[in-house]
Amino acid sequence: MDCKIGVISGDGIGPEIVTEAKKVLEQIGNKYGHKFQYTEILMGGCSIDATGVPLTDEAIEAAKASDAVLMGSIGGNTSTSPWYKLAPELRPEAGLLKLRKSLNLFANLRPAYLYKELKAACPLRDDIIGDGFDMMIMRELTGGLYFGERRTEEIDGVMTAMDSLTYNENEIRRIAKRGFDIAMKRRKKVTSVDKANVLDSSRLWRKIVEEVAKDYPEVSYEHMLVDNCAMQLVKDPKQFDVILTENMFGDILSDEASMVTGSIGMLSSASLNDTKFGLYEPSGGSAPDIAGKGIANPIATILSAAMMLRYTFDLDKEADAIEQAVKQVLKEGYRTIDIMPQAGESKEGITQVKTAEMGDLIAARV
Ligand SMILES: NC(=O)C1=CN([C@@H]2O[C@H](COP(=O)(O)OP(=O)(O)OC[C@H]3O[C@@H](n4cnc5c(N)ncnc54)[C@H](O)[C@@H]3O)[C@@H](O)[C@H]2O)C=CC1
Ligand SMILES: CC(C)CC(=O)C(=O)O
Ligand SMILES: [Mg+2]
Repeated sequence: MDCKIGVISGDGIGPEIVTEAKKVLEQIGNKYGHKFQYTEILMGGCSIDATGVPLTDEAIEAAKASDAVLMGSIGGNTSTSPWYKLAPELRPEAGLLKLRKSLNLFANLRPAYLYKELKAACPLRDDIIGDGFDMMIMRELTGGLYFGERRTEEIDGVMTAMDSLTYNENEIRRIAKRGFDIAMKRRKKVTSVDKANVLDSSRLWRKIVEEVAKDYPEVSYEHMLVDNCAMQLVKDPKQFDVILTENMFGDILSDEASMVTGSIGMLSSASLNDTKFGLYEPSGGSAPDIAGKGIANPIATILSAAMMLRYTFDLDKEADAIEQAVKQVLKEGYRTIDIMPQAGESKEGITQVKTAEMGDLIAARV
C-alpha cells in the first residue's frame, strides 16, 4: 500500500521521537511491502521561527493532502521561551488547536494500558494495580474552553481575563456516540465525566449522553464528577473501561492516567474526524527539560504510528506487529529512564537505553 503521511516533528523532543517512529515504520514497510511517503509540515515554535506564525495555510493544506499526519509535539518552556511573549494566537499551541479545528478532529482517543512488565514503574501499590488496567480516554477535542471566546481587559481599573466554555448538543452527541461505539468493542462500560453539579455545559453534556446511551442497551454507563474521577484514577484505575469527557477534563485526566501506566512517554493518541484521516501523536508535550539529551521515551509516538496503521490504513496485522514488538522489548527488560523501576523496586534484568536504542530495538522486532 502507498501511504501519504504528513510529518510534524515540531519542537523539543518532537524530532527525536518522530525519528524513532519513522524508523519502525520503515521496517514495517520493508517487511510487509508498504511504501510510506513523508511530507514534512512545519507547526509550532519551529514554524514561528521560520514563518512568523505557528501554522501557515500551506501547512494546513499539506496536512489535508495527506492520508494521515504523524506528529511529535510542539511548544517550548512556557516560562522562559520567547514564543510565550507573543500574542496568544501566535504561540505554538495555537497552531495545534487550529490544525485540530481545521481538520475537524473532534475525537481524541488516548489508550492508557499498563503493560505487566511496567508494574515496577507504576507509582501505585501492588494491591491497587492488581492484574493491571486498560482504559480508553475518549476526549472531545474541538470544543470547550480551548476554543471559546477569550479576552483580557481592564475593567474599572482592574485587569480581568475571561475564557468561555461552550458546547452544543451536536458536538456532545457525536463524541458520545464515538465513546459508546468504542465501548462496544471493549468491555462495554462508559464513565462519562463532567462537572454537572456546577456547570451548565456539563448538565447539557449529561442530558445528551443519557439520550445516546439509550441506543446502546448493552453498554453500562455511569456519570462521574471530574474531581472524583481524578481521585478514582489513582484509587482504583481498574474500574474504568471508556472515560468519555470534554476537552479540558480529558487533557488533564489523560496526563494523570498516563502516569499510572508508568510514564507520559507511554501514552499514544489518535485524533479522528468522520473520515479515515487522523492525526497521531503522543499525549505528552515537547518536554523542554530533556530535549536534546537523547533520553526521551519514543514508545508513545511509536504506538501512535501503530494507531495510524490501524485506524487510517486498516493495516491491523502491521499495527499488531508494532504493539507486539513494544511488548517484547519491555519483556526483555529495556527501559528509557522515565520507565525505570521506581525507587525500592528491583532493577534485576533491566537495561536502561536511550531514545535511539529503544527505536532500534523495537524496529528489529516488528
Ligand atoms: N500535543 C502537544 O504538542 C503538546 C504540547 N505541550 C507543550 O509542551 C511544552 C512543555 O509542557 P510540559 O507541561 O512541560 O509537559 P510535557 O508533557 O512536555 O512534560 C512534562 C514532563 O513529562 C516528561 N516527558 C514528556 N514526554 C516524555 C517522553 N516522551 N519521555 C520521557 N519524559 C517525557 C517531561 O520531561 C516533563 O518532565 C509546553 O509548551 C506545552 O504547551 C503540552 C502538551 C501537549
Ligand atoms: C495545546 C494543548 C491543548 C495540547 C495538550 O495539552 C494536549 O493535547 O494534551
Ligand atoms: Mg495535554
